[in-house]
Amino acid sequence: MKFNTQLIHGGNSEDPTTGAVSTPIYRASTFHQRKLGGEVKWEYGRTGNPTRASLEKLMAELEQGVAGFAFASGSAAIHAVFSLFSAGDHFVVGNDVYGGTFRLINQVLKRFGFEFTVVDTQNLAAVEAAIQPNTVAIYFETPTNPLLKLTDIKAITKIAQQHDLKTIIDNTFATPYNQQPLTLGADIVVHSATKYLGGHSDVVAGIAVTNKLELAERLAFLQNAIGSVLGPDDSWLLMRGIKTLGARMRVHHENAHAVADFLVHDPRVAKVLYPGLTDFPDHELARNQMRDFGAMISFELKPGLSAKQFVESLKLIDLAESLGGIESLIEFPAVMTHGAIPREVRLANGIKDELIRLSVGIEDEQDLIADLKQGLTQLDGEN
Ligand SMILES: Cc1ncc(COP(=O)(O)O)c(C=O)c1O
Ligand SMILES: N[C@@H](CCSC[C@H](N)C(=O)O)C(=O)O
Repeated sequence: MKFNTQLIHGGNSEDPTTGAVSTPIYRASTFHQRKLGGEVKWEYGRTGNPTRASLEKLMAELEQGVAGFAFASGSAAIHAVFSLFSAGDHFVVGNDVYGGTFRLINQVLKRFGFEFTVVDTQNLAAVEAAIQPNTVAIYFETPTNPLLKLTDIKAITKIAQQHDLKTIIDNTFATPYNQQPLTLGADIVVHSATKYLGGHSDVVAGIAVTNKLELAERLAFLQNAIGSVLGPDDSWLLMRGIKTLGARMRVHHENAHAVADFLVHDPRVAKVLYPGLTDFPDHELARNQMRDFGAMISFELKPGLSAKQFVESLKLIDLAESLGGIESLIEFPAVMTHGAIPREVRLANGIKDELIRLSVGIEDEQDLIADLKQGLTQLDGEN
């Protein structure tokens, strides 16, 4: 089955009990056990729920893994994945990860004895050099949030395999529509499903998928033991969103190409980061590794122009944290999504104070460009 068909007919596309073509929402915290100690498929809502299981099966198929796990948020999924490991284990982590992941690593996991070396995963020699005798995994995003940097997944998984390490990839920005890291050698994929998978800015959710049975068994145990599971209503919302992922991504991409092209040609814009631009440093890698270039664009205005005034002047595009929804959102990583990263670390990693990040939605591209244009025009005469 092709990916776009799988989005709609994958998982349990039909309810086995009633034949309903939309998976029902099983709002049940517990299930009747007919016999004491007998085999039961469903016992307790945290351990397993038929609606959540349907979503998990679908996500495993879409990422080409053996099992999927749905969590209460992307951060909960990432936390559960790190819980596979133990105090004293060392991780090589990409230097441009979501601010909340950076916070989880530095302010939570380190307190439990986990060790981290943060490197630019585009630099394969630096990744090799960071590996220590106690290294257990390499963790990164591609494309990254918010600088849209790409890492060569095959090259990293080759290094990981040579050193017997796991590769864990946050596939939130690409989605399985654009890339399936497990097919390129990764062991675990995580998602903030709050973003493109949900697609409508109405659900907070996380997903982890693995292609290794042994990891799947341990993740199932951890999901139940830690308990940060996704509820049945949100599982249903996510499945509903996923059905249109392909259709949405095609419009997201079309709009993003047009918006990036507009920004590149505006005299008030200093720099545009978008993997679809032919002069973007990772353009060739994006061409080879991804189906399309995604719909996230980061950019900087010319010195002297107020990025704050610009984002506040937009009328259609909302100033808000998050991305991947049908509506376009704009934000300042330094004070919003990546505010948890200390300023000196953030600047060293290339996230300037006035960097602007735009999540291009699926509105009419002419309206989006008109809004950006009116915001930029208001800056004329300001410097
Ligand atoms: C790339 C990435 N990974 C993980 C997360 C965490 O996801 P959530 O907000 O669903 O916890 C986010 C955003 O929050 C993100 O942008
Ligand atoms: N204030 C939140 C930050 C949410 S960021 C959401 C998303 N990952 C994005 O990049 O837009 C927090 O502190 O967790």
